[in-house]
Amino acid sequence: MKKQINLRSMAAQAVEQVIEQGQSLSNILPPLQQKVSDKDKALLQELCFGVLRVLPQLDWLINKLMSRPMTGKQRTVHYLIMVGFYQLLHTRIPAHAALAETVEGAAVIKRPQLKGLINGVLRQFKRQQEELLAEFAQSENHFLFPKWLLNRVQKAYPHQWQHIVEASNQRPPMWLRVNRQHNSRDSWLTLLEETGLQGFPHPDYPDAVRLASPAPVTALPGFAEGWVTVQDASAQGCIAFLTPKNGERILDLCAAPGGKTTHILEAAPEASVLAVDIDDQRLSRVYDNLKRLGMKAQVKQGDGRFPEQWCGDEQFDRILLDAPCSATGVIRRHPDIKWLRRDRDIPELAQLQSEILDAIWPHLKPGGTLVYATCSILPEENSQQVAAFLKRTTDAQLSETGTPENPGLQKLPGAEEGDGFFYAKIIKQ
Ligand SMILES: C[S@@+](CC[C@H](N)C(=O)[O-])C[C@H]1O[C@@H](n2cnc3c(N)ncnc32)[C@H](O)[C@@H]1O
Repeated sequence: MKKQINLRSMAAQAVEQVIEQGQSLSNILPPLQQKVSDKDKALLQELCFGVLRVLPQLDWLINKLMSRPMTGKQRTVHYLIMVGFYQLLHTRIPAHAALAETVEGAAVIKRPQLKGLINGVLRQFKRQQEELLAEFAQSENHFLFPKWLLNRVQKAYPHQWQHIVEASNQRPPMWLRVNRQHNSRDSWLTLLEETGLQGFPHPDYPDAVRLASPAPVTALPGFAEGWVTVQDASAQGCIAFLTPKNGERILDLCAAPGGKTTHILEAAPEASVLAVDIDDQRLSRVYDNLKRLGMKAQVKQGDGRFPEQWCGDEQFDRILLDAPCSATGVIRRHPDIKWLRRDRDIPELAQLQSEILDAIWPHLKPGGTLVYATCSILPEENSQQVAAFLKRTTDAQLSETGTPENPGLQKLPGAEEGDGFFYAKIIKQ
């Protein structure tokens, strides 16, 4: 018998794995999407991302409308009800279809006895929707952020925190990077327009284009041929500071999946690039990206804290260190980050970043450039990290990006802008 597909129960199980088992949505979702049609892929993604984006609201509603929490083997139904609320509140799916499909989801996960309960809770919500939402708007959860992270963002940005939180809870724009080895950005934009899509150039980053609304990559002119790559505008800023040149030896450390490795090679096709990452599985995506773009780089698995193990005593002209970080600048792209990260991760990550910085510094040639980058918005990983490094490293000099007391350039997420990102450019004397 053919296995029944029900997108609502699939989404509920995926969200359950994120919340209860600490798994990342980017690992869980792709294999699930392989099981459904192209049209359903987008809806499955919308349900999973959406529920995680507004999770505290959905949790709050369940607590209001149910006398006992669902535990043990019934726990998936808790998430299924969330998927139901999400559709009624945040999508244009007609209420009758949302209800019917969600209730049917209970049968698919072998809890048919709970169909009546799900139906009852969702219908009660519909009846009391306005009062409930008004009450939620007054609750302390309405920022849709975990308390520890809200505290950190409020402390770091006393005047901007509300804007940051709002931007982080929005759907992100789709940014592309035009490979100017193939087309100028303007001529690619003309090709894009001919397909009926619209894009806007970034004012500062010469390769970056924002699509008026997200589109499948297959609709983009020359995607398979490597004319264009999906990459956030702020991530593209790294190469503006690294300024790679042909003939140079360049280390891209913490390189997977290779978004910046390929950008380096677009800017300097004759550079000799070594891309290193600790994670073998993620490294396989570096090979995929190089292949699609028809580029060559040396790729190695290695730990940034122990460079002698993978590059001996080699020194590089330029080093890009796109450090492992809290990813708090890209929450709008990865809403699961809000629920996967813990407060205690921040000092642990800061420690790892400083160990990698100290270990890699001797591998930069005198006169060479190191760009330290993160997709974090937290000062502990960014300005404070670099300030401490500059203080203890006598031959390191900050360039272009800030002052030694407040080093780096901090980008915050914005509706029509790039993600939250940090760069510091450091020259070796
Ligand atoms: C922000 S991501 C890199 C994104 C990549 N630069 C790009 O543009 O596509 C950080 C990477 O650091 C890697 N990483 C974490 N700890 C590491 C370590 N100790 N040494 C080397 N890489 C590490 C992770 O596997 C992850 O791929």
